[in-house]
Amino acid sequence: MSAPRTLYDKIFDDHLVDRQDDGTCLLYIDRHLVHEVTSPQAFEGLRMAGRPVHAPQRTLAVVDHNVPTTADRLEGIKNEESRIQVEALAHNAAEFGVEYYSERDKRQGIVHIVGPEQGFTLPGMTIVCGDSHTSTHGAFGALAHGIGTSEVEHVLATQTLIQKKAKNMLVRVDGKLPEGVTAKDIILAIIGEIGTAGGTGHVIEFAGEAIRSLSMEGRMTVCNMTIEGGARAGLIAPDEKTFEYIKGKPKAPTGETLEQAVAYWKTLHTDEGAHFDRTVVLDAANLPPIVSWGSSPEDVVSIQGVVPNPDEIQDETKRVSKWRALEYMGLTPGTKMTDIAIDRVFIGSCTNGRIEDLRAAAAVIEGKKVASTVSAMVVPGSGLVKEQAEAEGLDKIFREAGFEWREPGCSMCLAMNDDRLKPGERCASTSNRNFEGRQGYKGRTHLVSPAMAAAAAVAGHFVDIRDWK
Ligand SMILES: CC(C)[C@H](C(=O)O)[C@@H](O)C(=O)O
Ligand code: SF4
Repeated sequence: MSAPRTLYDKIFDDHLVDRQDDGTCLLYIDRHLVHEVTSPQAFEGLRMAGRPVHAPQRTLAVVDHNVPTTADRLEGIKNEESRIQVEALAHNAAEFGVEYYSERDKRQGIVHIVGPEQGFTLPGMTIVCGDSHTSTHGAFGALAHGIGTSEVEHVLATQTLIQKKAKNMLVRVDGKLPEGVTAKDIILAIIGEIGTAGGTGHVIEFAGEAIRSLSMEGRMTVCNMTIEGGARAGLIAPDEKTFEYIKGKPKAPTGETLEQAVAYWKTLHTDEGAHFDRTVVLDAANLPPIVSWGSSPEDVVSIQGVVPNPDEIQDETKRVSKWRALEYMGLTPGTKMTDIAIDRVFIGSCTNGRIEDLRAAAAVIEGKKVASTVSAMVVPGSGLVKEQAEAEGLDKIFREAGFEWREPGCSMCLAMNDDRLKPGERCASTSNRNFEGRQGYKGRTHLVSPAMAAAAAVAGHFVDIRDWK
C-alpha cells in the first residue's frame, strides 16, 4: 500500500511532469486566469519570441483592477493609464486567441469570482493567475497559486510552472460558528493566531466542522485570505456542496463526463494518517466578530475588544512597527472598537463581493439609512453577481439606505481606479488588505465581514453585529 497522502500531495503528484534531484519540479497547469495588471509584459515576451499561447482554451482573460465602477465606463475609460492597460489586454487576448471578458460583458468581474462562476475552476486542478489571491480557488479543492509576471509568460508559453513542493499545514476549525460570526471572521482569527508569516513555505488545508458547514462562498472567503497568512495556497476538500455549486455552470462538465469527474473528485481528500508538518486547531464556538485595528491583516481584535497597547509586546522591532501602525491609523491604545467612528464603507472585493455577501449586508440595512457622516458603496464582484442581486431587489435595499450601487471590479480594494479614500479617511472594508495606502494615500482600512461593514455604515461606528436589531 502506498503511504497516506494529503490532498495537496495528491494534486501535486497528479500534475508532476518532472522532478530534478534538487527538488525543483515542473507542474502541468490546467487553468490560467489573466488580468490586465500582470499580463502586458508576459504577452509582449511571447510576441518578441514569436511564440503562441500554448493552450488558449485553458486560459481566460478578464479586466478587473483598473476598470472604473461607474456606469459611464461604457462611454470609454477616461483615465488614460487605466484605458491603456484595459485596451492592452483586449488586444493581447484577440491576438493570441484567448477568451476575454471586457467591461461590456456581463460575465466580467474580479478574476477570482469569475473563474468559479463560469465553472472554469474545478476540483483537483492546478490553477494559476498573476495575482496573489488566486488562493481563492482552493475552496474547490484545486491547487491554486498566485504567480509573478515572468511566470505568467512561462505558463502562457508552456502550460507548466516551475515549483518546489511546499510543506503541509492543517488548520482545523472545530465546532459550530455562533450567530453573526462568518467565514471572514474565521480567516481573520486564523491570521491573528498564526501571523502573516505563519503559513510561509506551506500549503494550508482547512478542515473541521466549521469549514465543512460553510457555503462555497464562505469557503472562498477563507481560502482567499490564506495568502495573507503567508501560505503558498489554501485548500478545502471538495464535497457534495462543491459538486452542487459546479453543476450547471457554463464551463462545467455535463452528463457522463460530469459523473466521471465527480467520481474522481470524491478521491480528493487527505488520507487517514497523512502527515502534516504543522497543525493549528481553533474552536469556532469561541469566535467573535473580528475587526482589524492596524496596517497588517494580523492586527485583529474582537469587536468587544479595545485597541491593543504595543508596549506590551516584548520584541522591539515588532513593538515599534505596531506603534507605527497605530499612529498611521490615528488610534490610541485602550479605545473600545465600538467607539471608533468611520467615514466610508466598502462592500466588495474577491474576499466578500459574492452574492451571499451582498445578501448578508442587505439583510442588516434593510429599512435603515446610512449615517449622515458616512459614505458607503457596494461593488458587486461580477456582472453576474450584480444581475442576481438586482433580481433579488438587493440593489434597491442598498440604494434606499443611501449606498452607491456600482459596476463590478476590484475598485476600492486597492484603489487603482477612482474609488479611493482621501487622506485620513477611515473605512470599514470587506476586502483583504489593510496595508498603508492600500485604499488611497493615507487612507485607514479596517477589515470586517459584510454584515459588520453594513452595520457600521448605519451606526457611523463599529458595532457588534450580534447586538443588531
Ligand atoms: C495587482 C495584483 C498583482 C495584486 C495581487 O497580486 O494580489 C492585487 O490583486 C492585490 O490584491 O494586491
Ligand atoms: S479584489 Fe482586491 S484582492 Fe482581489 S484581485 Fe482585486 S485587488 Fe486583488
